[in-house]
Amino acid sequence: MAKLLQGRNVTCKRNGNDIFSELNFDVSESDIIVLQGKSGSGKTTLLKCIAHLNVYDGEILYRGRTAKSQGVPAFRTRVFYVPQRPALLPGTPRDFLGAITSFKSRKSSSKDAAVNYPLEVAEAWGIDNELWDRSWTSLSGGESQRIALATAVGLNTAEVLLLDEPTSALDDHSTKLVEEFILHELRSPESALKAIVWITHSEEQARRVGTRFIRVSASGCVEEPRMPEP
Ligand SMILES: Nc1ncnc2c1ncn2[C@@H]1O[C@H](COP(=O)(O)OP(=O)(O)OP(=O)(O)O)[C@@H](O)[C@H]1O
Repeated sequence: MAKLLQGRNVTCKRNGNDIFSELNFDVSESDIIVLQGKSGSGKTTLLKCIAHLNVYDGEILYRGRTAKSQGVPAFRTRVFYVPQRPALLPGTPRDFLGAITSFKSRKSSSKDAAVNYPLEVAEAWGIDNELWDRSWTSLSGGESQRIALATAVGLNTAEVLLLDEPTSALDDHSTKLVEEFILHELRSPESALKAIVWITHSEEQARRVGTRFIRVSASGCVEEPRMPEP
């Protein structure tokens, strides 16, 4: 399978101390890589480095090229980070969607389709259209998580989704709906989506969705064998 992401000697510091150092990893087509590691080990930091939202040393390549060489906004539509707490975003979900599609629309003739599909995906997950016009801060954790995910999936621009505990605020039923939809998208030839890096603290979810398992710690990242059934 083609390599989508390659990380080489990736080191991230905060206040002079390494959060992690010299991480090496690859992400290939069809991978769903579950990132594991104890709380504070740097999983979110690593996703943000991959999305070019954090400064780091070393090299992260998408299809063999750096984010800067592809243009960071274009890179971020292809390697799309979905935060754990979208409530920290300004404005409304519709503002967020508009901002992303205004970039996409320069490349695509079909802005309406780009805007409508995320709404349809969200509706399938129980999100009424009127919620798109409320401020992020007024939405529940589960509503904002589903809207942010539906945007990422429904725009259909991302080849790699970087999901930061994407269902941590959802009940079991909504979690299964979201998981099944995302796995279906990954397998669908019509979808742009080719791989996912997924942070979860749930071993059950890791088993359901993961194809590869990487444990992050201060000293590096280690690929682990498939998780045994309980
Ligand atoms: N902006 C920041 N300034 C200072 N320290 C930070 C900042 N962001 C993250 N850190 C620190 O970096 C370390 C890694 O944080 P990160 O959020 O990446 O961990 P995590 O593995 O995702 O944790 P969790 O499983 O609890 O979500 C933590 O010690 C955290 O306090």
